[in-house]
Amino acid sequence: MMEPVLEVKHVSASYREGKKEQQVLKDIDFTVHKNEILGLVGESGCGKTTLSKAILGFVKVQDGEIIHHTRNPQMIFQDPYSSLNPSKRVAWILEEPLRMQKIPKEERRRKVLAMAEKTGLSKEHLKRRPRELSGGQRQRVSIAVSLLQGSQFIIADEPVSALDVTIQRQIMELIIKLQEEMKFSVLFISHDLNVIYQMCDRVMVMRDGKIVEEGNVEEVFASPKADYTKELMAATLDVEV
Ligand SMILES: Nc1ncnc2c1ncn2[C@@H]1O[C@H](COP(=O)(O)OP(=O)(O)OP(=O)(O)O)[C@@H](O)[C@H]1O
Repeated sequence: MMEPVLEVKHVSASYREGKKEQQVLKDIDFTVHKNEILGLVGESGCGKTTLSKAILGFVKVQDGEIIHHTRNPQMIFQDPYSSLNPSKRVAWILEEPLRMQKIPKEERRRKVLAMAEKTGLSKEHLKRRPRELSGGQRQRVSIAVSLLQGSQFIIADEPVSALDVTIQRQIMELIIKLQEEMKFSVLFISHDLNVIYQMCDRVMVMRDGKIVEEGNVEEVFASPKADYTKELMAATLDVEV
């Protein structure tokens, strides 16, 4: 039996601007299981970020239900800069979730050093402030913060989109390595089918607020069923040629 970490049941949500209402999520229904990376792919504006905000309770669900089976799910953003305290050094930022958990100082230090090592941050990086790091290093910090929160479920919203190709590869490999070691679950959001293919076990394809296709990554890529998935794949191939 596959254990669920998150159940999204027939969820709809809208934005209202004055009298105008735009339905952005339409009957979204899926489960994230323990120890999997589930991809969510779709073009800009299809509702991916709105879905992640709804999951974390920042956007109100109109219909349906969202059930969390883990405590404190975390989110990793495209630009981690906004989520990291700019005035603090990395060591302080990494210790903060442990301080909140009332973990004593010595143990905090030990855990931070161990997590820094796991995520590829040096002692030198720990002394810096976020602005003194590269984009890839900042992304390592935000991954480390999420894991120090003890989170078993992470939403990664375009975590590698702002990085250049080499760094993108390194961060993807880091997430895969940590996931294999620590067995947490990830909802991995991207507009890039290549990234989804390399990262994910299963994939959902989203268009205009609806999931139009869902399945094992290998199967969906080998024989896409929805016309829209075929279009997305053709567009990706065009770019590659
Ligand atoms: N706060 C808001 N108020 C009103 N409309 C919004 C708001 N946020 C997003 N929208 C609209 O909702 C739709 C979905 O946006 P969303 O950001 O979820 O898409 P996305 O798939 O994450 O796109 P991207 O990949 O560009 O981030 C878009 O049409 C957008 O204009």
